[in-house]
Amino acid sequence: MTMDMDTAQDAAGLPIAGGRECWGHLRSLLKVQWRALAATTVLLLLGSVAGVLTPILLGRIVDAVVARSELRDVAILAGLVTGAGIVSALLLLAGGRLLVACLQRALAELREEVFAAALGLDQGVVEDAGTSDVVSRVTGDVEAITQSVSGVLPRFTQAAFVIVLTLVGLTAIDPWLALAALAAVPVQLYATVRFLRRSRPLYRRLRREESTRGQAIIESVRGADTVIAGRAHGPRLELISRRSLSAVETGRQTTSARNRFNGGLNLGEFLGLAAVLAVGFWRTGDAGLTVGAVTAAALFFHRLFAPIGALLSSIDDLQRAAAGLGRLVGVLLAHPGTPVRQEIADGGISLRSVSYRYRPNAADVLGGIALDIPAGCTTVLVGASGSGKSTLAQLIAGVLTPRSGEVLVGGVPAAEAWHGRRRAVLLVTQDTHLFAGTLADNLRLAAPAATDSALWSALDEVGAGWARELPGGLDTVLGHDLDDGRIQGLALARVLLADPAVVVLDEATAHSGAEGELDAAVQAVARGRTAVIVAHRFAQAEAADLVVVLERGRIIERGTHAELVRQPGNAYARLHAAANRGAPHVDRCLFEAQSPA
Ligand SMILES: Nc1ncnc2c1ncn2[C@@H]1O[C@H](COP(=O)(O)OP(=O)(O)OP(=O)(O)O)[C@@H](O)[C@H]1O
Repeated sequence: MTMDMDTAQDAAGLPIAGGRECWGHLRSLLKVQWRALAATTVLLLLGSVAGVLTPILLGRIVDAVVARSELRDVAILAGLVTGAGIVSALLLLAGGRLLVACLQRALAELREEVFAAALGLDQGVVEDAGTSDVVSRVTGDVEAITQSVSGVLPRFTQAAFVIVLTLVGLTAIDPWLALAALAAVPVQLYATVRFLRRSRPLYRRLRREESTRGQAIIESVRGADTVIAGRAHGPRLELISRRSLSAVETGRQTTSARNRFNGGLNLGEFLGLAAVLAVGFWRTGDAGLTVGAVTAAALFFHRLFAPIGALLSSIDDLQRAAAGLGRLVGVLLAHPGTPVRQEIADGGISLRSVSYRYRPNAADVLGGIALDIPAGCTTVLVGASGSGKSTLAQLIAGVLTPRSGEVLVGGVPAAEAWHGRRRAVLLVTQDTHLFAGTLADNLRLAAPAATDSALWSALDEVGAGWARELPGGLDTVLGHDLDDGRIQGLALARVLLADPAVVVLDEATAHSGAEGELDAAVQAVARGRTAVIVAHRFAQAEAADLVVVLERGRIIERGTHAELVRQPGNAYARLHAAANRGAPHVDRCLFEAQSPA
């Protein structure tokens, strides 16, 4: 398999594993199946040997006919040809099937590893790479490898066996004929090397362009509201069409390279067969080779056509699969490894000199954050839009990894914090997903073993009275007519069922409609655990143990609501005073409030 790709990093993407890393990974996946692989080798070898007998026996038939032997002898030879053909086909089939099974098992394991790694990637890494890069790796690249594994690779291996044994057979008949057959080699070699040199960067470029085109489409769909509001259809369509056109152009160049390659292979075959026939004509006269032997040699050469063609044209698919494999193993390289799980001491949170930026060369969106939240406390984060509340919430949840400093939960890094058999921190955002299935399915995501009564009591605690009115109760299949506020209610009920030591709510009640509708639910969720809440309303801040005010990525004030409003000069107190005066933009939506003047 051609895997001598350079270890590389896509223009702005996840790493691409080099040949050595890919081989190393493949070897470790295949090593466990060495018995099956050994059996495959034996079957393919025996199948190829049986196959080599066919031209030899056909040559004998020609000699028997030339020598006017008895019909019975010819019939026996014909019977043997048929037998050898059948045995060869069966053995090659069995060997091929066994090989496919081994490879598919290895691929299934690789796929699982890659999916797990992709899910465990730091969100910052995914952002840097572009969501589409990750998606195209776990879809398009997996697809390319799957196709190779079930079709091309077994064909390639069978062809390699047949070619080697046919060449041995050809040399055994007459080395001059074998030499003549080699006339095909320079032409085919030239065509292959030229193709490999051209196609490798083309394939890589194609995958990258397909991925950036996908990214443009995903972003346009995700940001459809903004596109519509900003009347940006034209530029978005123009971007998508530009990227599509460059992917199509690269696809066209790839196809034309492949066509030239196939032409080179055909020319080589023609030259080789012509040389074998010419040398055969010469050797039947002088060297006493029989017509049957030359016929066998010509058939041997002819037999090479299909496997050589299969082998060389498989290189095309194998290249694509190798490029895909490099990108898949690259996901494993991007993943810091199997996440470490450390049991937390308690639900206390401690941030030390934490800074974060979304892209390596961008400015810090959070800097110098030092914060201690004792276990069991409810803390609200407030600040103007863009001040860094969500980023801080995600750092505490371990979804983002700080660029510097540390975020500890219960004394261990947030991403590694476990409480019993679960993650210690659970993050709920406003983008809560409703999973296809019943109400019970949606709740048991958090606690698969929860009883029906546990589900009902979680629903009651978050005030989801509407659930009691559902016609099918817990077995009601939820549809997309469920409003966002109810979906958020379900997310809060899931927190109660999962019972984490720490809960982080990032605008988790943003869709709750009437003011304060889910406040009681939030209080229920925060009770008995450490809670960090990106606050919407002063009511939430008033009920909290600690209020942390952020401005442009820094903590500017902290204290209880009562303490903060007592200091008239500070930002929080001014905001509160404005709310009490009934300023329209304050209080109703604290988290959206403009930076305090
Ligand atoms: N995925 C991202 N990629 C790049 N920059 C980001 C990303 N998410 C947030 N930012 C930037 O980081 C800064 C802090 O954003 P963050 O969402 O944490 O603020 P916030 O206080 O939660 O704002 P809001 O209340 O509007 O959600 C902002 O300047 C924002 O533009």
